Amino acid sequence: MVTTSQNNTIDFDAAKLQRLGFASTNARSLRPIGLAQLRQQLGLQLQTSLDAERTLKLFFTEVQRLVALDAMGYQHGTSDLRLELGERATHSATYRLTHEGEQLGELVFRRRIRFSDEELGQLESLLAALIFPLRNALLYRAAIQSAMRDPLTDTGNRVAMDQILKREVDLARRNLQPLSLLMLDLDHFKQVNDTYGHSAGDEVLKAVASTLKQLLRNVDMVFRYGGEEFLVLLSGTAAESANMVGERLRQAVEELQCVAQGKTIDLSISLGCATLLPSESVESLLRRADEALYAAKRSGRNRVTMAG
Ligand SMILES: Nc1nc2c(ncn2[C@@H]2O[C@H](COP(=O)(O)OP(=O)(O)OP(=O)(O)O)[C@@H](O)[C@H]2O)c(=O)[nH]1
Repeated sequence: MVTTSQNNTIDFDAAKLQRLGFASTNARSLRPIGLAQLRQQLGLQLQTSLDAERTLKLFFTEVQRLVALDAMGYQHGTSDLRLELGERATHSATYRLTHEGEQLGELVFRRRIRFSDEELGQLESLLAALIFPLRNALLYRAAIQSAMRDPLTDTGNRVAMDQILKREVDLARRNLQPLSLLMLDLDHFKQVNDTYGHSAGDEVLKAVASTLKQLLRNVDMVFRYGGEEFLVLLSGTAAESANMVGERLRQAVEELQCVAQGKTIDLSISLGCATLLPSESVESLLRRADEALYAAKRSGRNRVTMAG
């Protein structure tokens, strides 16, 4: 057996679902149904989305037409996916889902009252209808994730940066929360390449990225958007704290011990820090961070400069 959850999706539209005989979940509510019929329906229905989270939510709702549940949990380490639906309860039945040796996660059904053997048999039978849709959704999620990563430094790439930055700016505006950016660039990196070679340069980039990720709370917010240029997105962070974070990153890179050809490479970064202004566009925010970075370079490098 295998388990999985969440993320990006290609969803069939509502009209297609109607044609397949699935009205909205609310409309159908939890009309009781027999095992064979539910399995058949689940088989069709779960294929309508490549979003693992959505697939699991649908599964949780539909299963309850046959077996009462209070909650369902799911986690899949490889794709960093974790989902808790319903309210936690004392009794549980846990299934590790696998298909031909492939780990598809762990799924837990929870309930206030104990599951009978018959119910467990029914749940197991229904899980069989989940495996393939879940596997497809996990593969899709992995493909999307890898298309958004920079393979050298394992940070977000430019595509991810553009998407996430837009989302975070929208969220910050809606929730009236501060948001800051640190745009940073390695100092005299050309010299590192010229002196030690391109592959030593690559190792330096990896080491710097790893240092940034270690020091930041949310590693998903580090992006490599150019050769030796990174962007750190600090949600919920106002200018003063962002400045402090920038300073910490600067110091950490300065203290990095990268050795090539028996010599420690002198490393430093320059940073530009900008905090979102009311009704400011993403482009303007990026431009101000870039200008601050440029000012940091001009005034001697190895420093954090705040945007005007
Ligand atoms: N090793 C390696 N080098 C890269 C990569 N991408 C860009 N570079 C190098 O990064 C260097 C950037 O050089 P410049 O733009 O002149 O900047 P700099 O030498 O860091 O100087 P300042 O930014 O002004 O401090 C160039 O030598 C590029 O070849 C990469 O993926 N790997």
